[in-house]
Amino acid sequence: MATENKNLSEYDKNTIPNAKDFRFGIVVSEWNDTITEGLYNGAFDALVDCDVPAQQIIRWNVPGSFELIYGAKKMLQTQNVDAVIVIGCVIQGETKHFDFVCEGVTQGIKDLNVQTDIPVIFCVLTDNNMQQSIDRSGGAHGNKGTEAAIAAIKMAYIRQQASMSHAFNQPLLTSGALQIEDSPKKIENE
Ligand SMILES: Nc1c(NC[C@H](O)[C@H](O)[C@H](O)CO)[nH]c(=O)[nH]c1=O
Ligand SMILES: CC(=O)[C@@H](O)COP(=O)(O)O
Repeated sequence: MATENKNLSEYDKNTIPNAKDFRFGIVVSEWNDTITEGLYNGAFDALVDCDVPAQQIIRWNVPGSFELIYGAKKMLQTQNVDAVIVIGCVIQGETKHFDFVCEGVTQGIKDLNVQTDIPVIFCVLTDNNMQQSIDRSGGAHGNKGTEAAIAAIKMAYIRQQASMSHAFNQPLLTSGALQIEDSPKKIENE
């Protein structure tokens, strides 16, 4: 299993693009809120650690993970953000509802990434039990919120670089490892 006996949440700030001018939205599900609060704290702390001012981080709450789709859509439509992180925790119950919620959220967030220009980062735990969720929200296997924050910074940077390449008709970022150049000036939003 990918995470078993590993903490995947450690990161090297030297490999993270300059994020001080980026703005981030975070939509948080209230279901299993002890877990989602831990994920949010991991994400918020990582963004601030990467020099994102706290006032450039916008938080909205939604009732459950299924509502993350609509919440992220409205965040994208109304807020000036460079990336959105959606945070949820879905835990298997007695019925197949788990399957439908997980699949629905996954497809909905995928659709937002296809249909809009702002990256939406998927930080939704889909666990068999509470212990697995505890382990992944600041426990034995790290914090998926931290990982999501780093992904959000990297995707916001790729979007920024792509918009500059588009503007100046230059080749996009080469494939492979993200190349951290000099801190680029943030393109003022159109
Ligand atoms: N069982 C969990 C849910 N279920 C609620 C749905 O997400 C949704 O709010 C409801 O179906 C109304 O649309 N949500 C979670 O985030 N986690 C769960 O374990
Ligand atoms: C993912 C869910 O909606 C689930 O936790 C609800 O539990 P149950 O399947 O027992 O109704």
